[in-house]
Amino acid sequence: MSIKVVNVVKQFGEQRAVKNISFEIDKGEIVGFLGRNGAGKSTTMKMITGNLPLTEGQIFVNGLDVKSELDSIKSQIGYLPEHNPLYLDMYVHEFLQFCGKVYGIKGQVLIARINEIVAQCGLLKEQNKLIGSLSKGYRQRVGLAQALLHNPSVLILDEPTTGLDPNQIIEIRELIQSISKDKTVLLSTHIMQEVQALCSRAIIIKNGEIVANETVDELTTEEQSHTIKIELADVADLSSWKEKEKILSIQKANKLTYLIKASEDIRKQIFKWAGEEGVDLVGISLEKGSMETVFQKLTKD
Ligand SMILES: Nc1ncnc2c1ncn2[C@@H]1O[C@H](COP(=O)(O)OP(=O)(O)OP(=O)(O)O)[C@@H](O)[C@H]1O
Repeated sequence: MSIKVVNVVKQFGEQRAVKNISFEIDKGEIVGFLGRNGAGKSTTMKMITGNLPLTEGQIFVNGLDVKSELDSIKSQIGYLPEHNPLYLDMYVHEFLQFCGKVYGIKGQVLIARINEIVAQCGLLKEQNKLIGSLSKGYRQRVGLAQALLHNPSVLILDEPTTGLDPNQIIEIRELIQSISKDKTVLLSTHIMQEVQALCSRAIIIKNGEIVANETVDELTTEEQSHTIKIELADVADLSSWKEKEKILSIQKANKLTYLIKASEDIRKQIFKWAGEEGVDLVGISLEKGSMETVFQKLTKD
């Protein structure tokens, strides 16, 4: 288990921002951390990285307790905080040297590592520029480079693509995908497509409580688990099927495709009815919902 969060609470004065949450993330997983503004994502991420003390509970990273073994943990975690705080008056190379020293990497080893990470993060042309002169997308690459410099096994990325243009979003997403191989990643985002593109699982937090912790497939299938798409080889009249048990509605998507809403998964019965009535079925599948709908449903007040 790379990350284990056990009954964690965070209290800010009167406000209980994180309320007794627990979850685990296995080695090699990329997990999306979702929730509306103020739900508690950044607070949880700060506690995992040891940047904020826990009020109650325990967090383990690679089996080490954040409360008592923070120094060892810091070398195993790469963290890209929200708003990516960078020294704008430093040059990219200079900043990465500074970060490397903080991690205790020095001399030729550090230079070799910076060269490697600069190439990996697509910063070759920008490495001698001032950070303040870089576009937002390139600043994000610098943020990722500092998070990766010490080759951590766990990455905590707080809204890594927020504020980027659509092309930059795709570039950063591809970069995350390529750097995440063999790493455990917890990534917060408000972009649902990102979760579908990058994450195997999503943890959804609402008002400091976990309301879902499932694979993206499970979440989206459940959402519309009773909408069945059928494709026919020939035109057929299915209007009488509206009267069949468990069918709620039938919608014609095009000449040969229908969407059947039912009170449960009735694919087996549909096969049977098609056989009995000579309807030539060439395709049948459960429709998936979108992560947007799932998110709205799970986080609305
Ligand atoms: N240092 C702090 N002092 C007091 N309250 C805080 C502090 N940090 C966060 N909070 C509060 O805790 C709650 C959760 O904040 P958090 O930043 O974790 O939300 P979030 O899910 O990351 O939101 P966003 O998507 O807007 O970044 C908010 O109500 C916030 O105001």
